[in-house]
Amino acid sequence: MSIKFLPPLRLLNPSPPVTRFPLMNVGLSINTRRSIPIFSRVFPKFKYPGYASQFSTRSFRPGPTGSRPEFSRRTGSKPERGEVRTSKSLVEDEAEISDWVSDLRTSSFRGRLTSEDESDSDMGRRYGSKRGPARDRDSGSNRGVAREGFSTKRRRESDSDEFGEPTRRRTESTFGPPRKNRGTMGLQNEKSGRGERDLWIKRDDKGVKGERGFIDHDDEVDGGEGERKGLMRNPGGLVTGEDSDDDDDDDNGVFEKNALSSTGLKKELDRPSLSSSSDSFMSETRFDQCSISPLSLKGIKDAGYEKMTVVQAATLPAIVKGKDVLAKAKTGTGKNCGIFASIN
Ligand SMILES: Nc1ncnc2c1ncn2[C@@H]1O[C@H](COP(=O)(O)OP(=O)(O)OP(=O)(O)O)[C@@H](O)[C@H]1O
Repeated sequence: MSIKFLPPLRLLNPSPPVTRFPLMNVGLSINTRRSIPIFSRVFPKFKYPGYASQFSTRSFRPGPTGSRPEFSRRTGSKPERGEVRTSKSLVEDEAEISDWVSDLRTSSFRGRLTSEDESDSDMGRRYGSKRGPARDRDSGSNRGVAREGFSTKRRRESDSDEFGEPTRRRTESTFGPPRKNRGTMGLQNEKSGRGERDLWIKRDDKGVKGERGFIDHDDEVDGGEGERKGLMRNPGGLVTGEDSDDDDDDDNGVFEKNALSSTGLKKELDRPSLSSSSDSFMSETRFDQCSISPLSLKGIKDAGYEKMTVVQAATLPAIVKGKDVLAKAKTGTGKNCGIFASIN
């Protein structure tokens, strides 16, 4: 059972099975007669006219013996009729087409990878001699060199991506240039006499690992400093300073004043027993100064509380007297405990 291949597929196949027939080696084939017009039909507007004209003007006529056909070209110096020219087998034709297709692929692939700053003359130097109609027939040997050059170029590009200049540029644009006094690392560099810039480049030359180490350390230093500053500003763990919502503080004060004045307890708010420190939410008022039941006082002492918080000191006396109180204070300042402490 014979297997039939489509003609275009056979064209692109570098080693078609028909080449096994010994008759093909002398160039006699019916397929040759068919494949050339098909090629012209498949590529009617051929990008490289040299090839199209080469194939379209090529005629196939029998040789002097009638049994050995040969190719001749109408262009160029015309051979005398009946002269035996160099015969070209189907194998060579197909090899040439296959080379051309692979060249096309290589060129298009390279076109995507090539950077824009590469000049056209460079392109011409690499590929110009192979694209024109006067392409050398034995350019197969040169093609290997061209491919070698292409792969070398790609390798160089990838190398530069990993360790070269573009990496440094990309890194700087991503993370920004090193800032002065950015962290402990920067200070150490200045002490040691080397610029921060030198350290950056040196670490970058080591690769991505060193670069990350620098960034991580820097970020860690920044975060650590921020945390330390926050703790120093607010030893009690309360949200204060820049991070605090000052509006909340003001609201609390106004609300408490209004609430206390409406209940006739404004004196409680103006007591000097309130803590002088604005950072602390503890007051100077002790629980036993308030008329709380002995049982509640015992429980409060057992819990380890001795002094009231500000909101407790402002509200407990009114609560104990049976007044309705509405208070607003920050979370964790003892509102719940104040309510329970007032229960007799
Ligand atoms: N007078 C006090 N002395 C010492 N610690 C207190 C005092 N009052 C409350 N605490 C402690 O403060 C913490 C917060 O108390 P509490 O839960 O009552 O605050 P809160 O303002 O009700 O909080 P939230 O708004 O989240 O409900 C608790 O751990 C509590 O033990």
